[in-house]
Amino acid sequence: MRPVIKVGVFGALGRMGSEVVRAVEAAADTELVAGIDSPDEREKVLGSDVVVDFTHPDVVMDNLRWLVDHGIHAVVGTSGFDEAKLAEVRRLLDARPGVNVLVAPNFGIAAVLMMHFAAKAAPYFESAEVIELHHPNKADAPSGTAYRTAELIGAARAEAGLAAAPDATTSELPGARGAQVEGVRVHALRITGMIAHQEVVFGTHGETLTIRHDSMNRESFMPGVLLGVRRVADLPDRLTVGLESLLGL
Ligand SMILES: NC(=O)c1ccc[n+]([C@@H]2O[C@H](COP(=O)([O-])OP(=O)(O)OC[C@H]3O[C@@H](n4cnc5c(N)ncnc54)[C@H](O)[C@@H]3O)[C@@H](O)[C@H]2O)c1
Ligand SMILES: O=C(O)C1=N[C@H](C(=O)O)CCC1
Repeated sequence: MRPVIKVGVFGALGRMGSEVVRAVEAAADTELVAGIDSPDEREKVLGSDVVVDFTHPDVVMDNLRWLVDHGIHAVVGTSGFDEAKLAEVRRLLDARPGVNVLVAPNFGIAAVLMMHFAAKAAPYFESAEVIELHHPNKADAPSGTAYRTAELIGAARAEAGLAAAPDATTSELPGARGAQVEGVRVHALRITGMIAHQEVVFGTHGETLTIRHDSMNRESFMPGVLLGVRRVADLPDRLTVGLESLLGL
């Protein structure tokens, strides 16, 4: 039998962190060392095998630096990871052998499938745009999931040699056509009553395809978070981005 995994939680009083605390306490193979909600309390998670971070894009790098320095594996759900931030994580890990980091833009299994299917569909359509819809308390836009989806679609389009998506717009109220990520338009909606949702809309001549994902509650992210907690120490790469490889995709 595998030993119980000792887990710390950063952001423990937040919407996601509080759900993670519940999930870690409920699982038979994990044990909560401490849940903290301020960097001043970090020492409380010493002794953890893994720390789960759901905090804020502005503080997550500082948290990661501390975790890597202290030899603790990290499972990161906090959004805002572009290539520059990921490169910084790789540099941190190079200096500290034996620590692994998993950064997942979305821990929802269905959300991971949505991103995977979107990347598969991308080469077959002239047009592709992403619409993400979230609760209005979200700090960042576009969502990490939308950013990652657009990156995947952009890469698949480039590999397939597709030209830029057709768009005759010459007069535009700033923002009306969304932000561009790797040449893919991304639109962010903030709507009371919603949690986390995304549509990827593809179009070609005479046919469109819409792939939609909905997280109806924050419990939906927990199977993915626990999968990350269970696997992070044994992942083949020091930095893993996304749950795809853990799901065999
Ligand atoms: N990857 C995913 O599946 C997924 C799912 C939902 C949310 N998120 C992301 O997770 C992050 C948190 O979302 P949320 O809705 O829970 O936010 P939230 O504001 O409800 O919670 C964040 C908590 O972190 C605390 N905090 C801030 N700085 C801290 C620090 N340095 N150390 C410890 N705690 C600190 C805050 O006090 C707050 O309680 C966001 O970036 C969000 O986009 C990711
Ligand atoms: O509620 C949030 O905030 C979410 N953030 C992640 C993102 O930015 O993609 C995942 C979905 C929920």
